[in-house]
Amino acid sequence: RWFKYRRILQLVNRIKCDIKAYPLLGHAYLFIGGGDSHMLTCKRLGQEAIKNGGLTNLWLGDNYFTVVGDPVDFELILRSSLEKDDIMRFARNLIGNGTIFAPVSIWRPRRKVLAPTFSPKNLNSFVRIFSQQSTVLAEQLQKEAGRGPFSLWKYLTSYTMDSVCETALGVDVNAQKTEDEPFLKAFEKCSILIAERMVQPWIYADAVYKLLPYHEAFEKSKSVICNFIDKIIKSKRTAIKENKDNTNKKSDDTKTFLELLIEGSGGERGYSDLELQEETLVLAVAGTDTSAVGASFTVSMLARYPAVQEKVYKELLEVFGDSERPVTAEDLPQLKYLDAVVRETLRLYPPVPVVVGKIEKDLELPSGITLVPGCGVLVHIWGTQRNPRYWGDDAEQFRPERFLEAPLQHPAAFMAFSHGPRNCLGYQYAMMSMKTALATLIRNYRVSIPDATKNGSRTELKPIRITFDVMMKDADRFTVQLESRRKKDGKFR
Ligand code: HEM
Repeated sequence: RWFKYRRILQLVNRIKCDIKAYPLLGHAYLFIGGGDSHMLTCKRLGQEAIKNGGLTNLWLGDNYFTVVGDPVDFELILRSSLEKDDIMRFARNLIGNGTIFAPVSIWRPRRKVLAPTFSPKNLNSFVRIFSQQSTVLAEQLQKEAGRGPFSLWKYLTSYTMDSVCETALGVDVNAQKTEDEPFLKAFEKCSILIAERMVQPWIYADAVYKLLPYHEAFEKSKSVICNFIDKIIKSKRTAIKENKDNTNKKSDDTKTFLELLIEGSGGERGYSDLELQEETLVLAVAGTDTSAVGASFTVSMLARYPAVQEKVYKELLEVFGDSERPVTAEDLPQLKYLDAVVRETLRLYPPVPVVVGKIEKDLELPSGITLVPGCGVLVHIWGTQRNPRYWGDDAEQFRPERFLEAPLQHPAAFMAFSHGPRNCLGYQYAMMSMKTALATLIRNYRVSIPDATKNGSRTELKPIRITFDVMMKDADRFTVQLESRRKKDGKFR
């Protein structure tokens, strides 16, 4: 152990970091103060890595991480080091051995079962659900149109929760129409508690954590989530057994992730109820807030850049005319500019700004630095996607056209969905869900930001204040204002 630690210290000495670390605390003091401090520290680490050629150091107590901000390095790292760092055990307290944070020996067979459920055929069949839920979203937003500033966040997080629950479990939890939906609330609570624990090494030990009120709050919320999913799994199993499962079967034979997982893992002799619970929880954890954050930031950007919004609207008119028909799977590939807008937003505001891994055997990077077993790696998605080396001098500018003009400078330069064998399985699902919701929203409403002040012909924009709990979010909860695009006779303006 001492030998291992000595090698880590040798590595630390080879990597530059001008951010002060204190004995026992390391850099953990920088995270005190909640989401805003998490994000400031996250940005600072990204800038420090870029300044130092792509690498810097991070200590959380005596846990060491190499921070990586260059795609050349992390392509290599994400290809060869598949294990998650121990810090992810706090997320495993909720989702057990579910695919996303499981040890490699469990992750490998689970990914094999989960990956085929995201086939193009299944994804295309889900668009009908995204479309129905987007219509509910547009209806719900009617009460905000023309009424001044409001937070978009609760609308989009309820949209993604309804969509994920319906595609994963076959139930409409109706979060969009229910105030304080208990599943959604419990879910949010658990996520925040997990994120807080990760950056506070003084509450890592279970013996300490159990004495704190957070533990009870976590367990309470966890049981709300697990009981809810468990009930659905049991009734689905019974229905399959009795072969009278017509209730959740959609007219066009859409199969839910739960049904696909039962089938794909071997039916009766396949996954246990616990395994099914873990895998469906993964979909909720990985798929709800991520897409809601991505879609909300995209709406914020459309509000801030009216010319981009009008270009998106023009594209929508080309595809839909002024009809009110719902979005279909065939429409989505035609929305190329909207696609570029979403990608450009995810480049500047990746919902998951960092991912964490663990080095298991010596790994020499092109710079000659060798990462050593036992060290954690913090792959800095935020920093990488703003690295001028790969995005040019206008890396900080919002310019969707860059995704239509030229191929990426490096295949991993855009990595909002991570990269390599453990990348996001829901990449296409998320793009389709977000594009369906955004297309529906922009067809119906013109969106603007409340505090834009006109300075001659220029609109002055207040910078977005970012916070980071489990996801990266707008600290002002995506405040925008809407104006209906329809005239009184129902026709579009
Ligand atoms: C904008 C939306 C999304 C973003 C930005 C995103 C991003 C990511 C990232 C960065 C990872 C890697 C996490 C890590 O290694 O710690 C990941 C993994 C994953 N995501 Fe997504 N995700 C999104 C939406 C979704 C959706 C909608 C689903 C499913 C419905 C999903 C399912 C998964 C799964 C299953 C994994 C684990 C893959 C594995 O470990 O093999 N994601 N996602």
